[in-house]
Amino acid sequence: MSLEVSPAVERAGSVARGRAERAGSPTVRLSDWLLGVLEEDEGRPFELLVRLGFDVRALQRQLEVSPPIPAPSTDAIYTAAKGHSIRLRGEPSLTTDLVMLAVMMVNDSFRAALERYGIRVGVVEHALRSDMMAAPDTIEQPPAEFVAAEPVDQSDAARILDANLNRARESLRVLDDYARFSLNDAALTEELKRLRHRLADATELLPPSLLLQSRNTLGDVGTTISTAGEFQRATPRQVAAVNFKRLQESLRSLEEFGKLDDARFAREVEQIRYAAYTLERAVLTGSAGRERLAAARLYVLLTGSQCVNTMDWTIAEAAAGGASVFQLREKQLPDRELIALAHQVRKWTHKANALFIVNDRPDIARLVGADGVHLGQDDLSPHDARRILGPDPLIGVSSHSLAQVRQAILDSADYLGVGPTFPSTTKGFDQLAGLEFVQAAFAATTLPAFALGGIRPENIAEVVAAGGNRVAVSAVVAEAEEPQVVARQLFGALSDVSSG
Ligand SMILES: Cc1ncc(COP(=O)(O)OP(=O)(O)O)c(N)n1
Ligand SMILES: Cc1nc(C(=O)O)sc1CCOP(=O)(O)O
Ligand SMILES: [Mg+2]
Repeated sequence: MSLEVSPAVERAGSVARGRAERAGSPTVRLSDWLLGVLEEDEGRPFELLVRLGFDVRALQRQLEVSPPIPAPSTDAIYTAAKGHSIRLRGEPSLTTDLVMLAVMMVNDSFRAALERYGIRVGVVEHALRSDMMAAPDTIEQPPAEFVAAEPVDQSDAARILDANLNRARESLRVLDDYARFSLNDAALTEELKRLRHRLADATELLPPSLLLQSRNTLGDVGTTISTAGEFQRATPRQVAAVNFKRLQESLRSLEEFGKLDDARFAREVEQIRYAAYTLERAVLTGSAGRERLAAARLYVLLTGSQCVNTMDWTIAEAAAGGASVFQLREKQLPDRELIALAHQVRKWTHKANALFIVNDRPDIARLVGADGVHLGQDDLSPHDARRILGPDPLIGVSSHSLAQVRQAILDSADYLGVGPTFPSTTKGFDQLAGLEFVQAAFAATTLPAFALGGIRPENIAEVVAAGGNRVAVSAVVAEAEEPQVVARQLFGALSDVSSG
């Protein structure tokens, strides 16, 4: 059985599955589900628990370390949520707050644990019942928060909707121009187009006559008011930043005034606004990587045991040959040895005037003042790493498919690893993404991306022919008697390629 669910419910499910996967859990746990529905601070479940006076942050911390209790299948959770909906409101709808209730009630031990964490499930259930009592009848009926308290002047509300739809569309056009012409980025341009289409689809939910009748620009005093600041922008990025704010403000207004006309429109606009926040982060923070890695072409991954010479000499030589980013990739060292070595590499890379990235470990990166961290698909998420690192350090993300490229961009990665390109002696892979993926990934985005996996002076021309303009290597430099010579050959092959 497959049930149709809202985007918010879908997102909660995918957050839950992602959490389980990252934790290496064979099944999704009830805590994953609850953290999934509570992921968005402005979501209905989060707001409901806050409204009931529960400490949601404390609950989230407890859930992160709670004993694992396997969740039933996704369909079983949705069916239970629908059951609660029928029981509480007499019709089978599937919203995130009902999914939360289903998750809270499905297992006695889990419910008992929640009670110990201070969440009184009966109170949540009662609140959901009262919320819904205020909005009787069918799914078409908006719940209390979406019902206008008094009769309203429809033409006023419609004029507000019309003006804000225009503002939102205009902002999206400006942002589209920034992604297309300034960032030159196909993936971000595509995401913005998706948002434009979602807004257009949402607009269809409004009665067409409403907006047409109300268009009355001459009567809009706002068109003649401008501030000095409105005509001052220092950079294209600032233009984008201002337009993201304008987009979000107009979406917020659409959401609020949309509640007067159609609850489904208001809810969809709310989701579009969340998507706009995600894109804002991706578009604006991605530029840290674009700026700091603009000149970087050659990136070297270093493991002590792989270096035929000392690591400090290898760094100095490779840097003299053109390498400007070094990653400490130690998979076996005990933490105390790792951090001692990382402190050393920090000094050596400073001396070489190169960036220093720590593989896998944002905690170590932060403790030694590295320039960033590199994360694979099974490592901490970029979001969690950012919580450890703070706003400035770079976060690189490995990608092995276009879907992972897209997700990494939305997760605000500062740069990408793209591979494996060729068979590697450093790391074994079941599947080779190959040159085809390199070509697709470099065409999809202008975020700095480093092709890697078995790249050497003998095959780098193939990477360049596929559109690769940056590479990361390990064995070929670490095992070289003359790392400077090898680095120079690789760097030379890349230095004529445009930076993208
Ligand atoms: C620049 C760069 N790209 C990709 C990787 C691989 O990271 P990951 O998939 O996490 O694998 P490990 O290196 O951790 O084994 C990387 N390290 N650097
Ligand atoms: C660690 C690693 N990750 C890869 C990926 O494709 O994600 S390829 C790779 C190994 C890179 O080393 P070498 O240049 O010696 O093959
Ligand atoms: Mg890793």
